[in-house]
Amino acid sequence: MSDDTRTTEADASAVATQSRPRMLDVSGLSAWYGEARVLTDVSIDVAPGEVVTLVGRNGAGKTTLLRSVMGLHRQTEGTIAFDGNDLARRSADARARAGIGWVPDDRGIYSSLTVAENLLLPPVVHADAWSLERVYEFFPVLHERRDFPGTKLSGGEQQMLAMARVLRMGSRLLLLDEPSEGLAPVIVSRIGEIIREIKGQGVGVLLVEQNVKFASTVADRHYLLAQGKVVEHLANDDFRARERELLTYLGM
Ligand SMILES: Nc1ncnc2c1ncn2[C@@H]1O[C@H](COP(=O)(O)OP(=O)(O)OP(=O)(O)O)[C@@H](O)[C@H]1O
Repeated sequence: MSDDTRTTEADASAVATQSRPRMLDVSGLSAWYGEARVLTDVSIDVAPGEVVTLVGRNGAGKTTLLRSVMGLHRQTEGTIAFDGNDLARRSADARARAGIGWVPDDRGIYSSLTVAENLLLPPVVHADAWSLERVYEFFPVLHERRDFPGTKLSGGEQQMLAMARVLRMGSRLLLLDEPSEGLAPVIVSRIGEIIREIKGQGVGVLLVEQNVKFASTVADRHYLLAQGKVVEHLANDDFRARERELLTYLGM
């Protein structure tokens, strides 16, 4: 795909944006590491109960975008609105209290603590917090493993615990960094089911995903990033129709 082709296709396949109710609305976001600009004028949005992916080659800027939304990367310009309030200059803590939840790629589980302790340690930061009972009902395996230390959990169980933890804190938008990474196909498929179920609860999900096949099973829309810019915005049907081309583009 040349840049020109991409621009034309982006226009042709652009997803109508006017009518969507927006929970997250990022507009004109640029980001730097020192002098190096790694995001340029990025605009994306996520609605409640919607799953949106950021897809792109290594180094395209996906993780930096996710970290910028959470406030973990602060050398930015532009607007990061959540529920209509611009949080771009607010701390990560303030963004968590607003309802944004960070699920890192290493899952961030405290290995010496039990599942229940991992769930209970972070403070409830928002009125929409899930009760422990609701978490256990939604993730039965975490109930079964509630007294197990983090070290005894499989990768898939750790991923579930990481998602459950931010839901219990009260997050209404989950930022997931490569949830399928390092997991066996059967577990990836279970994580996909859970993401779809979370979406059914009205939670928004913005996920960084290298696994195009997995992304197409969970997402409503996709933003393709290249060199820090959004070069395509695709509805999932278009994304699926172009899966082979996208895999080639991503070098997979
Ligand atoms: N801490 C840092 N300091 C300087 N440059 C960085 C830092 N982190 C990332 N970068 C650079 O910023 C650019 C975007 O990186 P980022 O990790 O956001 O990309 P990515 O699309 O998530 O790729 P990957 O999947 O490889 O993590 C890359 O050129 C990367 O080298």
